[in-house]
Amino acid sequence: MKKFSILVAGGGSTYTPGIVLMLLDNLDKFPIRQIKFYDNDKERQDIVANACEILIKERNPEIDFLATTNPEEAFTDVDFVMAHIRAGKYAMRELDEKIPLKHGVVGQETCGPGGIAYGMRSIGPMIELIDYMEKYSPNAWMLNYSNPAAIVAEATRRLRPNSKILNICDMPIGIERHMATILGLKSRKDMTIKYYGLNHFGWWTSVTDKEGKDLMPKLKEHIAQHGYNVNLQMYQHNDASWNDTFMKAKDIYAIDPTTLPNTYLKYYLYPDYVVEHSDINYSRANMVMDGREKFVFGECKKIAEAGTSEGCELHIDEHASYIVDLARALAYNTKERMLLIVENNGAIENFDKTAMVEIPCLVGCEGPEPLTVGTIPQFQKGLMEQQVSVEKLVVEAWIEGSYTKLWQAMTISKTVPSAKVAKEILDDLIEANNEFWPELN
Ligand SMILES: NC(=O)c1ccc[n+]([C@@H]2O[C@H](COP(=O)([O-])OP(=O)(O)OC[C@H]3O[C@@H](n4cnc5c(N)ncnc54)[C@H](O)[C@@H]3O)[C@@H](O)[C@H]2O)c1
Ligand SMILES: O=P(O)(O)OC[C@H]1O[C@H](O[C@H]2[C@H](O)[C@@H](O)[C@@H](O)O[C@@H]2CO)[C@H](O)[C@@H](O)[C@@H]1O
Ligand SMILES: [Mn+2]
Repeated sequence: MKKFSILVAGGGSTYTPGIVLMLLDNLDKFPIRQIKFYDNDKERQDIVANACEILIKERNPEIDFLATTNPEEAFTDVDFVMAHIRAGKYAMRELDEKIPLKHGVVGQETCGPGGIAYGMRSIGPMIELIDYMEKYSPNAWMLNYSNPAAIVAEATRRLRPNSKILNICDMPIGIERHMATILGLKSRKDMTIKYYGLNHFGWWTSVTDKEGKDLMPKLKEHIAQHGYNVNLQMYQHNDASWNDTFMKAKDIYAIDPTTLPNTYLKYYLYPDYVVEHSDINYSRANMVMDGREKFVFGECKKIAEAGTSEGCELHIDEHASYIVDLARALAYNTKERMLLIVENNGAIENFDKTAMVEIPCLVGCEGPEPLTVGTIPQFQKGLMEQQVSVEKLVVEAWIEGSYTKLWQAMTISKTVPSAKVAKEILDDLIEANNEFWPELN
């Protein structure tokens, strides 16, 4: 059986140790001969790499390991690039959140002005990663979950239309785990779902069991009262901010009780609520730096100092096994049904053919085959047309260096009240992103 060579791009990510442990736990399904890390911040990556080298040696000494900041070393002899970079790191995420909030607007990592700013920073680095992969390992696939995935996907569609990149998000997977718990099922894989939308902007239209029994009524009953809140022991989701997000799904559901919503819609449908419940002095970036980053990096340092992972509290990110499912589908032509961000191309009949939409696909060795969605209702169509215009205008602004297009993108965002406020936020973001954005004229 062929053993694969994996490159983790963004080796210094807080998600890296959990993903490495997950890969090591799935070697029977997905054999690996080499794991490499690539990052453009050596110091940050080394913290994670020094620990992961020990984790790998302890669990499977036959797997070669290398951490590097050299693109040629990193991208040569690779089958899959698992990409989770954060252009500008948490320091810039904090500004993405706090600058809009200063103007009374939603400050969020991937939604509204913050997502636009992050998108403008991410396009160049993501294209660079694709180019390295195509130069040094032209047969490899990139499995990308770097955000903002919607803008990254549109940018790669425009700038590298033939590249072997698949964009995927774990939010629907996370929500489906909650659904399975609500339904008393062992696994989200016991359900068959229909879903459509844009990334961080979509709806479930059907959830059935494997015999085809409709599970929507039971889910609706729960969600109408508790949103997606359940008693679920998940490492990532035991903080107050996530609980609030899952609870708010109750109000998102209320406006269209025919579907079940993605939690991210709260930023677009209840921006006033979100702003009222935000703290400009302590945003989500601060929580993540004080929480996940401190914990993961602290554990990594302990492992490196002790030379052993004994007693370490890092855990397998079982949830991330969707990445193995995707790699396996490509490697072994499994035709697994997965939600991916792909070009619409008629799958949603009454929607822009060129839009990057999040829909079910069958994944095999030639890539994804999107499944037909059909026509969507006016409510969803209207919202999606507005949001997809934001995403397309951001990419056009980046390509053309156009201030006007970026101002238009900001103005169209449902989270922004007027062109005046859009301009004020934009001007502040331009100053803050001086080091990362192309010059705009
Ligand atoms: N698609 C999804 O559903 C999903 C889920 C979780 C996280 N994410 C994304 O994963 C990414 C990582 O998240 P995190 O919180 O662990 O961030 P992080 O800041 O801890 O890690 C990101 C790493 O990327 C590196 N990096 C930045 N620019 C780079 C470049 N040009 N080349 C190489 N490396 C670069 C940084 O130095 C850092 O080590 C983010 O984009 C986040 O939004 C996506
Ligand atoms: O605020 P953060 O950095 O904690 O999370 C932002 C990310 O949120 C989603 O990912 C969730 C995922 O849905 C969940 O199941 C679990 O793995 O935690 C992740 C975050 O910790 C979202 O899909 C990502 O795109 C965001 O980056
Ligand atoms: Mn996501």
